[in-house]
Amino acid sequence: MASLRPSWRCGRALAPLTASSTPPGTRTVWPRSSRTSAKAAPLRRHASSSVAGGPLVGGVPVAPAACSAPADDAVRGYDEVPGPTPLPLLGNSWRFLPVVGNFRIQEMDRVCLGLRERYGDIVRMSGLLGRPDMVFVFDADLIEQVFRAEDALLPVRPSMPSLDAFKHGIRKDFFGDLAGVIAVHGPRWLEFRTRVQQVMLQPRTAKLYVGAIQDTAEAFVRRLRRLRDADGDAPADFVNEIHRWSLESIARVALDARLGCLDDAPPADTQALIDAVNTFFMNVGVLELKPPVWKLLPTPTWRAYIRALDDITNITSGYISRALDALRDSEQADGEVGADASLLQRVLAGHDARTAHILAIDLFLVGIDTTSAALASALYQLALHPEQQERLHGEVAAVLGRDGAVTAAALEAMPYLRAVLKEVLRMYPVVIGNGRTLTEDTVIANYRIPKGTQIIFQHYVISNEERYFPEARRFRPERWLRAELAARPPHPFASLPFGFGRRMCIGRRFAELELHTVVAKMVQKFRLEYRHPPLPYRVHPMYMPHGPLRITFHDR
Ligand code: HEM
Repeated sequence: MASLRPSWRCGRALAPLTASSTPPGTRTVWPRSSRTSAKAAPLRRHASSSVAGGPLVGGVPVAPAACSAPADDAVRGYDEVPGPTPLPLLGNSWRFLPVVGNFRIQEMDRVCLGLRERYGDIVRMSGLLGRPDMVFVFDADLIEQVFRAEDALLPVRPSMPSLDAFKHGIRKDFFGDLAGVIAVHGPRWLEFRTRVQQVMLQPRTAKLYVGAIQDTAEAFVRRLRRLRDADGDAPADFVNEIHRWSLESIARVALDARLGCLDDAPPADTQALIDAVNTFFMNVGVLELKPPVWKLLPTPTWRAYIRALDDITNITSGYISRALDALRDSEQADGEVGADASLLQRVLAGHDARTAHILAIDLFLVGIDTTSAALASALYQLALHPEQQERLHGEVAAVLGRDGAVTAAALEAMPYLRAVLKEVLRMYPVVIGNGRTLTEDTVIANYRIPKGTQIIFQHYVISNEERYFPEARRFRPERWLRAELAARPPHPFASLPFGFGRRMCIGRRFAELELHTVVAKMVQKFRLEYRHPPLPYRVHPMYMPHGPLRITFHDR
């Protein structure tokens, strides 16, 4: 007899899972969390390719139905997933065209809110010329199921075909088989990630950089003092300055180098690197988000993008060689590195210069604009919310004093600082939607979704919904403090700014260290105010305030 279990979040029925609907050879895997295991249906793997009376599919993870699933047993076909209807020949791509289309890539936040409103928790976006179909998921239970199902697989994140073409086509002579973690999948991704992840994710590795990151934050404060106008307003291109801070910070981590990005006259190769990184970011959004014309002919955008990637590769190579020479000269050249060895030294000692170089390139490509967007957003939100800013200043002043430096112990003593960043990334996750490409046919929300489809987890929409966060549109860092968390723990999959699972952000500890340190320094030294018309948020492709970020910085 089938038993319908209520979903713990929305109270609607989950797909029934009973002995009678379980085919021979089915393995049942319970989600790890005890909260989930008590409430949600198990994930199932099937030896056969077709199953009567229950979720099917050959050797695939089956994510059980959640809120939007029909309350009956039947698995529905892919065509039945609700979503905008594609036109013959033009598919749904026309919706993204200027004038006739109503979907603006920069406004994907609003587009996704509209799709969720109209179609529900799962939405199919098919007929995208030159791209695979996408299925948008707007439910935290479902996201949890899909993420947990990938435990036994090698997760494929749909990302950056243009970078894929650079690494595996144009410069395959340099990247070879082990091309890093970005735009790399399967066993090669796993091998590279295994090489670097332990050292990247160890808390003690990040702690080694507190001094360097604090120096960089102070240099940023000094530069801002020089750049702001007589009223204290930051320059209109303040976001570029934030990029420089971010590049300087990541170079300390990835290259053990002080580039001088925040100096008034940076050295020539630093300026070349700044230019290359800017060119990369200016063009990557166009290549990734607009119809991929570059696959047919080398457009000017494509050529500029490749030149920028070549420059980044060549300039960083010089730093890696210098670091390798320094390591060889040091007493640690026998491969044994001391407890205070840097990330780069550990990777160089444990592997080879190529691994270290490719890792550094990956960290540059994804560690700069993400962190910049998060800082732009955090400073803007603090400027808009004086009450929360004052509370944060109180905490910072109590722990650091007027001029004290940020230390690892100080960071641990500032829970409100961490809460502010969490709240910023909840309301404005810089990656508004992250995803996975299905490597097998999979049943999600009782729909059979074919292999190759991109499942996009709609983090921005979900983390701004009342069902997951009461008063969701209010900026309330308090919700992340221990007392509130204990009284009302949020759904663990409702705010995932750094992703989840085996492919989650490998730079998270560094990103948090950089952001906590620089925000603490800013609030220690300045009172932030925003006196101009409000800025909308846009997808650039990071989600961040759009327009001149003219925050006023008053000395404290
Ligand atoms: C606020 C800042 C940042 C945010 C919000 C962020 C967010 C993310 C997200 C959502 C992913 C995908 C995770 C998944 O698929 O489950 C990711 C992957 C990644 N991030 Fe970050 N990130 C940030 C900063 C950084 C920094 C500073 C670095 C480098 C030091 C970095 C390095 C990476 C790498 C290498 C990956 C790919 C991991 C893999 O595919 O194995 N990120 N990040």
